[in-house]
Amino acid sequence: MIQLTKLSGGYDGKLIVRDLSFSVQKGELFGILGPNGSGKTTLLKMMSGIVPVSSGSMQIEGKEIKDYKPKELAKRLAVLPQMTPQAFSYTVKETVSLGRYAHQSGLFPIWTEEDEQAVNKAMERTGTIQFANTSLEELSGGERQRVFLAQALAQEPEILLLDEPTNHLDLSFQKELLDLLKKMASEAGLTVVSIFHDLNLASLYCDRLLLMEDGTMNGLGIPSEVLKEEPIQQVYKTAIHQRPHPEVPKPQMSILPEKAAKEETEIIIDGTCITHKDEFIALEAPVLLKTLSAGVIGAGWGWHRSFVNRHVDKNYWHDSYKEDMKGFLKQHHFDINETVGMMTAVHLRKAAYRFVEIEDVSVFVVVTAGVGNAVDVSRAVEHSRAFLPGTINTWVFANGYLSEEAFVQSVMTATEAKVKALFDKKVKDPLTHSWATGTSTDSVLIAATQRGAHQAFAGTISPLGQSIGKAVYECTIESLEKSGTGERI
Ligand SMILES: Nc1ncnc2c1ncn2[C@@H]1O[C@H](COP(=O)(O)OP(=O)(O)OP(=O)(O)O)[C@@H](O)[C@H]1O
Repeated sequence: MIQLTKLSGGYDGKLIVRDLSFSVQKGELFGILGPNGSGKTTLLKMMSGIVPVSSGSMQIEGKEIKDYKPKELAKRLAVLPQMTPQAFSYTVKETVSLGRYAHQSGLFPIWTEEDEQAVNKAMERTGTIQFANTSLEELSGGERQRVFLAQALAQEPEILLLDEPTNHLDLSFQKELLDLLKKMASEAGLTVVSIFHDLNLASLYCDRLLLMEDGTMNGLGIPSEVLKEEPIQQVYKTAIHQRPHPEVPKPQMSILPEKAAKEETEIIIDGTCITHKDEFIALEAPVLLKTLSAGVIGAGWGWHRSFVNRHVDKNYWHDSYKEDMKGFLKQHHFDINETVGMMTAVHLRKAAYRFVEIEDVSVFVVVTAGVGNAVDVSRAVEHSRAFLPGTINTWVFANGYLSEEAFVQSVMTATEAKVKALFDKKVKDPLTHSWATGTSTDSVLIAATQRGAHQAFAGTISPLGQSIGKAVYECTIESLEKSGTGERI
C-alpha cells in the first residue's frame, strides 16, 4: 500500500531523513519510534506531502505521492491536524466538517446526506458528539485531540497519519483511541501510521515498529524484534529494562531511576526480623523485597515488606479464602499491598529457622512442615483431590542481588532440599506407601533484598544454591522432628 524506497528529505537542502526504505500494508497499525530530533515528524510530513522528497521514492498504491492531485491524495490519506489557535473559534461540528472538503466539488459545494453521516459517525466514534455545538476553546486538551481525530476520520481516508495521538489524553481515552484505531485497522482495513513516544503503548497496539535514530532506520519489525533492551538503551541513551507484559505477549520497557545512596546500603534479613505468635509467624523486612511466591496473598512476582504464615484450624474451609486472609491481615495491621500471606494447619511452634552464609551471600530460611498429607509426586494421580491438612511452607530470604534465573533456580533448589529432607526422615505417602516428595498443598517464597553481591545463579554450583540447600534441608528436618513425622499435621 505504502512503499518508501531510499527516501531522503529535509529542510532548506539539509537532509534530515536519510535513505529510508520500508513498506506499510493495508490494515496495518505501524508505529514510528525514536528519540527527540530523530526525524519522526519530518518523515511523517514527507509521507503526507508537506515536506518534499529530495531523493528516493514514496508511493501509495504504486503511484508516486507527488503525482497525486491534492484532493485525490486527501481522499486516500488523512493527517491528524496539529492544534492551531485559530481553530479554536470553531464549534466541534464545524471543525469535524472541515474533514469533508476532499469529498466536495465545485465553487459552491453542496453539503450532502453522506457528508452529514460521515461527520456524525466520526463524532460518535471519538466520543465528541455531545460537544457538537460547543466551541473548541471551551474543551480540554484531550477533548480537542479527539475532535481533531474525528476531523481526520470524517475524511474517510484509507491511510491515517498521526503524530503522537495520545498526547493530552488520560489513560482511559488513550486506551479508547488506540482500541478504536486498532479496530478500524483490522475491521475496516484502515492503514494507520503513527508516531509514539510511549514505547509501551506502541508495543501493545502496533503490528510493526520502525525505530529511527538520527534520520535513519535503526530497527524495523514486530514489537518483540524492535523493543530489545540493548538497541533501545543505545538509541535513547538511558538505562531501560525490558519485561513481558503480565497479560499479553508483548514487551514492555521500564526506565530505571538512578538509585539513591541509601538504596545501595546492604540490608541483612535474619532472625531479628521475625515475630512469632500462636496465630502467625511474621517476618518484617526494613525495605521492600523482590519476591516470587505462591502465597495466598501476594502471589507471583512482586515487592513485599511483610511475610505472614498464618495458622488455621485443620478443618479450616472458606469459600473466599483470599478475602478471609485479607481480613486477617488487616486485623493484624499488615498492609495487604506489601504482604505475602500463606496459611498452614501446622502448629507454628514447629517452625524452624536457619541463617546460612557462604562466601558473598547469606540466606535466612523459615520452614513449617506438616506431612500428614504427604504425597509421592510420581503417584499423586492416585490420590483424591480433597484438601487435607498438612503443608510444607518454605520461605527463603536471600541477602543479595538475584537475577531472574537465580529466583527460579532458588525455587528448584529449595524443592530439592525439601525432598531430600523428606527422604532422609523416611516420610512415606500413606496411600501408596512409597517415598513422599512433599504434600499436596506446599507453598514457597523466594524474597531478595536486591542489594549487595550479584547472584546470577542459585543451582547447587553457586554459593546461593549451596546456602539454600543447606538451610532448607536443615529447617525441614528440624520442623519434621518437632512435628514427629508420623503426626497427622
Ligand atoms: N521546519 C524545520 N526547519 C528546519 N529544521 C527543522 C524543521 N523541523 C524540524 N527540523 C529539524 O529536523 C530534525 C528532526 O526533527 P523532527 O521534528 O523530525 O524530529 P522528531 O523525531 O519528530 O522529534 P520530536 O520527538 O522532538 O518531536 C531536528 O534537528 C529539527 O531541528
